[in-house]
Amino acid sequence: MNNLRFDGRVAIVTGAGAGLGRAYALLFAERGASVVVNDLGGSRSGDGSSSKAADSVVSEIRSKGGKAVPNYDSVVDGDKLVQTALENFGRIDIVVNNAGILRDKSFARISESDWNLVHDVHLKGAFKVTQAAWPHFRKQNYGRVIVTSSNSGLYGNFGQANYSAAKLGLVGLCNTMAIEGRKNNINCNVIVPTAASRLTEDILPPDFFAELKPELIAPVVVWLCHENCDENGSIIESAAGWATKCHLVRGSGAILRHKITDMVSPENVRDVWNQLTDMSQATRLNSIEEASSTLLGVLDEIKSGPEESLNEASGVFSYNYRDSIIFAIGVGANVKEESDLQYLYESHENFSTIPTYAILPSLMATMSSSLITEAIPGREFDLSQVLHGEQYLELHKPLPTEAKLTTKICISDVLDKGKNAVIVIDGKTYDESGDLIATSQICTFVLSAGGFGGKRVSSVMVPLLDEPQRSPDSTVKEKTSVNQAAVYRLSGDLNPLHIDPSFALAAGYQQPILHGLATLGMSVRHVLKQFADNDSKLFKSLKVRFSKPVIPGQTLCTSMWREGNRIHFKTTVSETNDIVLSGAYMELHEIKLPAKPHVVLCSGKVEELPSDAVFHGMKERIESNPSLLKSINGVFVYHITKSGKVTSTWTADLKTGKIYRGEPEKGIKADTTLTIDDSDMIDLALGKLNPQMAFMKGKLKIKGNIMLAQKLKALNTESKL
Ligand SMILES: CCCCCCC[C@@H](O)CC(=O)SCCNC(=O)CCNC(=O)[C@H](O)C(C)(C)COP(=O)(O)OP(=O)(O)OC[C@H]1O[C@@H](n2cnc3c(N)ncnc32)[C@H](O)[C@@H]1OP(=O)(O)O
Repeated sequence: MNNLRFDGRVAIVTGAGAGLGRAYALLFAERGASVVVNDLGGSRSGDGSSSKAADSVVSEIRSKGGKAVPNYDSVVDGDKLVQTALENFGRIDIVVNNAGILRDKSFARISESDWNLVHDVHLKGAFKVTQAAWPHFRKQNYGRVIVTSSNSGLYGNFGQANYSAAKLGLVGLCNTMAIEGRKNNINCNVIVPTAASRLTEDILPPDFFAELKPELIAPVVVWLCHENCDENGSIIESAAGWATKCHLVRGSGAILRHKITDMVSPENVRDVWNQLTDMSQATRLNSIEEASSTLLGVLDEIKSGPEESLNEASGVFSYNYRDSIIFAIGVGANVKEESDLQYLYESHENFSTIPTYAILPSLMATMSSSLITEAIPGREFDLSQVLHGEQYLELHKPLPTEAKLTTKICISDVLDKGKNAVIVIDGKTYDESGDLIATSQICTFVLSAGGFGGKRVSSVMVPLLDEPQRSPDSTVKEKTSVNQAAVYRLSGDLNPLHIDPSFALAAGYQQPILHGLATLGMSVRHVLKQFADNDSKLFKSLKVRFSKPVIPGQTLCTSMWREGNRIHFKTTVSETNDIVLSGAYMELHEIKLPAKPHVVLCSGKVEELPSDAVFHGMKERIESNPSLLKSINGVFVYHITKSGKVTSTWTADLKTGKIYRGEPEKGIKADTTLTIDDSDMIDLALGKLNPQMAFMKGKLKIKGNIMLAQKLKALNTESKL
């Protein structure tokens, strides 16, 4: 490994008599540089002066065979430092602005002289020394500059207003020096050290202090000053044998006016404050040009935006793969379900977003606008009165796994339901190429906002539909987690109703309730799983009413009925039997049934499967002709995986009421016998009862082996799904 050398280079290190500066000077000298060891030799508050500090470091360097000279000038006389370098070594290549003092006082007590002195040493000193070296850097087309900032400057620190201001001032100084120096190969960077030094010895706890050796930071500064390092204009933080880059970021912001002819009012700002201060999509801008050009983009957006009337608003909704995954977790997707992995793993071949995520852009635009609160003249209400009442969603294109979407929303109806009110918001969501991605309709139910003399029924609301009057074709139960709302809210809907017990109480609930969209997301997963083989691309549209609240931790039971490509569904809470989603239905582009247990009925002896065994599809046959059951002696249940492998086989004898568990790979052993009653046996035949459940219900007995492997194989190839 080539050692990084500085032979022939000359470095000035200010404040090099102790601490960090000393460590920098020693390391530069060790790597071959000639060093000007500057130190005024004053106290840490900048009083007094002495040549001792600089002299002792110079002798340390010389005793190790290095080249160094002392300099005792104040950094505000920067030209004298540079002069020392030129006189002794004939050139200057590197300036490390490290000198600093403290005059800590609470802001109210900072005197003008404390302020000036701190600024003189840190900010003006860096300016003066670097400016004196600058013409030489330009002439030789080479220079490296370090300025020293501090976390006090980046984040503030009690009692250090003067120091913080100077330290952040150095970042600004470096930003521009980096731009101006670039064409002459002059790189300028900021170091943000946390080191044990006389500036920090009584500020930091002793144990921590002991690990903050300046020698652990010096290599970072030395590398930044090497000719092979092309870092420029960066802020590098380092401490305790660790380093990183820091930068400022900017959120995606919010537009404060609808039309170019509008002015901006304080209320406009208040109404979008959440969106304006949201940093979840923050990005780094690389230059002032980039900052200005995004502003031009904003102006274009305002100019080209449609003339929005008072009941219209819009919002931008950006998300990435992580947001998509967080939403999936919020609606219960879990890695134990193999097919859910496509919602949870960004490298999955079918990585996709759960379709109801497409409601969020409209919902967030609604929540961050004042549309709802201003919808009913003369009625004032707040978020604690607003419930998600109904929802419609239609996807026009599959939802991407990351996108920047623009949504336009408008109030399309306001209904007076007596005591309460319903506000209908229509939304259209577009992608960056302007294609319509989703149409949504949110109906918000506003408690105690009715009685204003408005109409009761809407002609624009997408209708709910009653479920068919028969037992459901499929039912899925899933317990929500007590943290369901706590996780779901991370997708953007931060309504305190779902997390804050006192807010929930004020809204009339004993405890926080689950987001309507979290309940919906779970039921949508159930429908997709049962009727679309969990393929989100098959989702077309849905409509639902949130008819009762769900408490996180309760169990949801989704009942589903298939009518062509439409799946009606209804969700109840198992613990209370409350219907929480009603009138609901989902339209699919096509039905795709997942691989599931095949029910084979046979009329011969169970142990010797007859050639006239009736295959899958028997459920429908039995339903249309119940007398068929009478002529059936046995039920044979097995499961074929997608790859065609036969697993978990079960044989049941309807006459004796016994069910045998078998292992087809080895032949059915029927080593386990289970007694079940007639009604369970029929449910099993109808596919209503899972064999596993049947097994759990009965008594276990041992029975002899039955070898049916060959017959099973034949069955497998004959069976038509
Ligand atoms: C700016 C912000 C945007 C906000 C977006 C949402 C942000 C989210 O964070 C908020 C949420 O997720 S809240 C959680 C999900 N929602 C719920 O839990 C609500 C559950 N529903 C209920 O409690 C009752 O239906 C209830 C209380 C809503 C109504 O029950 P009742 O008062 O008993 O109603 P009822 O007497 O049966 O009917 C009165 C009339 O209202 C209609 N109606 C009933 N439920 C409705 C509902 N959910 N949505 C729309 N309309 C509804 C009835 O049809 C009836 O009308 P009419 O007399 O004309 O037939």
